[in-house]
Amino acid sequence: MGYRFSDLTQACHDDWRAYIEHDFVRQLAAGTLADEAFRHYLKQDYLFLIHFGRAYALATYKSRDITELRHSLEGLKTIIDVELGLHIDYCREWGISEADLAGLPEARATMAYTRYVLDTGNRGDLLDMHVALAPCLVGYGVISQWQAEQPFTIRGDANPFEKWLQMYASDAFQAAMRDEIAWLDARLADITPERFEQLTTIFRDATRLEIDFWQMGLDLAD
Ligand SMILES: Cc1ncc(C[n+]2csc(CCO)c2C)c(N)n1
Repeated sequence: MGYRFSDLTQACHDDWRAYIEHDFVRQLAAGTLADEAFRHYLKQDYLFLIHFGRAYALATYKSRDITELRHSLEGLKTIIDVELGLHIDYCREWGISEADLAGLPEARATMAYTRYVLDTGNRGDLLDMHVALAPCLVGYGVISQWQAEQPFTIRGDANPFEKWLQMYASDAFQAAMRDEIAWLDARLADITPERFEQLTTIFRDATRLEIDFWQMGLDLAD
């Protein structure tokens, strides 16, 4: 008893490191990622964000009190009203039009990951759902911190992916990540070892699906 978020990453240590330190992440930081790989990732990430919005809608539905309801609704509104718009603008900077995005075929890695999260939420409760979303919400913040420590990382105009790096290094994003860890820590504090095992499986599955998402970008996989 008395678990916390870091127990989840420790329980899946190898998968977690493979996600955080993936070649895609390294090449973004070094500025060496192929433009086509980044464009493929951006396009699929648009579809990912749409399903991510649905996941927040499901979390809203699964909320048990007004505090949870407000929290989930806030996330839903941010993703739909703010983040999707920012993503569309960013895609345009990379030569991807809204029409391109509208007609996009969904890659299998996108389908697998997003539907896994939604199924986990449908089957389980709000904690299952947050654990399924943690590799996304917390992982990108940890990735940003890891990139900042690597000698090969290039920041500023010399890196074509500077804007992407900036987004996840920002104080606002890092603070949102800390809030999510605090939310999880509070709820993991009083679960049983059996429940922790269940949640570890969900966290590991979602982490492996994030690895596949990076790999899909590198391989231009459909
Ligand atoms: C495959 C994939 N995984 C995680 C993220 C990061 N992300 C997406 S929505 C969101 C929360 C609101 O900022 C975060 C951190 C991504 N973009 N694509």
